[in-house]
Amino acid sequence: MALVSSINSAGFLNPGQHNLPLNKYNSLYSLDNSRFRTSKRHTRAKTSSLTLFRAAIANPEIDFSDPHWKQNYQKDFERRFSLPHLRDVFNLKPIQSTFSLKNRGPQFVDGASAPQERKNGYVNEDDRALLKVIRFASPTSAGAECIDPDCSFVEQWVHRAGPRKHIYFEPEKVKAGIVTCGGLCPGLNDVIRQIVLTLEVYGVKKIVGIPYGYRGFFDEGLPEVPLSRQVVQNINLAGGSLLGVSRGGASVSDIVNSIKASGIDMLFVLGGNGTHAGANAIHNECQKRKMKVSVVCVPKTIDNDILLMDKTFGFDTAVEEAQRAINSAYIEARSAYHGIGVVKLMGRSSGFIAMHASLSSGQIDVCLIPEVHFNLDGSYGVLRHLEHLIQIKGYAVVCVAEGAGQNFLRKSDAKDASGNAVLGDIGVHIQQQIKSHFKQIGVPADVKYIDPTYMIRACRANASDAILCTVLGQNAVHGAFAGYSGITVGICNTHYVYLPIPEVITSPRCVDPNSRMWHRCLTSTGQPDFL
Ligand SMILES: Nc1ncnc2c1ncn2[C@@H]1O[C@H](COP(=O)(O)OP(=O)(O)OP(=O)(O)O)[C@@H](O)[C@H]1O
Ligand SMILES: O=P(O)(O)OC[C@H]1O[C@](O)(CO)[C@@H](O)[C@@H]1O
Ligand SMILES: [Mg+2]
Repeated sequence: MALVSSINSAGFLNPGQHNLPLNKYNSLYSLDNSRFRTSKRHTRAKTSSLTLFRAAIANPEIDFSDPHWKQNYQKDFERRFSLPHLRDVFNLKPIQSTFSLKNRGPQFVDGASAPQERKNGYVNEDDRALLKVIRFASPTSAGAECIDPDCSFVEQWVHRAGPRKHIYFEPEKVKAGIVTCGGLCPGLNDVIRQIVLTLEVYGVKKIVGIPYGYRGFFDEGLPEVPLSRQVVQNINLAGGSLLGVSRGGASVSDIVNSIKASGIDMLFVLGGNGTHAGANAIHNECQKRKMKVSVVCVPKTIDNDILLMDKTFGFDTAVEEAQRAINSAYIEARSAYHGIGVVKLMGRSSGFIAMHASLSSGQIDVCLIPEVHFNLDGSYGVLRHLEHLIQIKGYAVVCVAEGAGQNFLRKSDAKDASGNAVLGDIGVHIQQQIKSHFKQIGVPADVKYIDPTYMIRACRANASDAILCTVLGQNAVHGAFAGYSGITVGICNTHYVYLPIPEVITSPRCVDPNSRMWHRCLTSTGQPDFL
């Protein structure tokens, strides 16, 4: 099976084609004249934010007059978020974990009765974290995500990540593999490093890196890279990936053949939505072939577009670096007569980097993201607004996410090696439009365009991302030893959790135009709605 054949136009897993049931509970409901109606899933909200709210339900058959609908919903949620385990396929006996912290902390003072295991910092298999923490009183409340018309609060629990008391692998027999796929992202090396260090703490001796993404599994000329504490000790000091990355071109069957031939029984996969879809397919194929392999992902997306997570590693660093580009655009614009700076930032489907960089820099007058429709021309368009800004303050700075305004560009069927649509360059387009507009109205304008994409992606992780990478990398190893497979690790409401892969890749996570954060961004830039 060609891996690339099954992604949708947004580059995300098409559940139908992957035998992954479409989420029963994941479409958009809109409130229209006080009546609910279902609409197809939208990732671009173009409707007035006050008349829209997001509901977690796709199943119009849910009968809210049924007094048990909540319990039924919760039961179904629990089923969807239960973690696939090697026990589902194999008859396995757990063993006592070799991961122990007992000699590292101060002794307990609460008496001899303090249970020994408290000192090991284990997480109980039944520990859960709450996925949603706001009780919205009304569907029109900013950012409301409602399940039913009353916007009832329904507890949704997900599995807490961390080391378990019992494990399902004998560390000295384990061969662990690590692979990094997709594009670069700050923090890849930090995650690789933490995975290796944690594996060694458990007692694993055989650890290898798979070079250049999934390609390393089938390209004969790419041997495994032996990894150890010594090899990875300082790799976090540099950006990129020690192992290299790649897009496209593998078959699940070839990959699983290679895993079998190599004797890998724990596979750690670092990548975005495409990589996760691949990892899930690998997990399914291993189960089908009755191979005891634990496949655990660590989400890597600089765009921050993985569902359910507070953020993904690399995002913070990207925002910080993006500010430098914005600052340069600002200085150029501020120093020129009628200067206009345009900065294009990453974000194919989601405008998180553009929104956060605009907010944090405080230097942006216009922020354009894929989720929010805008006009360039016309009385309320971006160009007219820039005219106004030049008039009142003499300069302006625009920040645009790469996936924004694709409707203005000529459509192409071009795809990258992984099957992701190749986007038109909205940054260049906006730059040209500004130039020709000001020429047309006879007002001088000095336009400077900056695209810092690859400068940002190649950076090393900042402090907050380095910590996130550390926690995620360590938890990935704990998850594999706990016997889970087909899972990913993430941070939800500041707590670290394990999630089944399919649940996080059914669509890209997008900026909610009705969220407080987008409203804050609009307040900060002072931009109108351009419609
Ligand atoms: N639906 C899919 N099923 C199986 N494998 C896939 C799928 N989509 C992509 N892949 C494989 O996953 C790898 C990475 O995919 P892709 O290039 O889309 O990057 P990504 O993981 O989405 O990360 P990024 O955020 O950098 O785009 C590629 O080798 C690709 O062939
Ligand atoms: O040039 P590459 O490596 O294909 O990656 C470009 C893409 O990767 C990302 O940086 C991350 O997904 C996107 O924002 C961008 O479109
Ligand atoms: Mg992708």
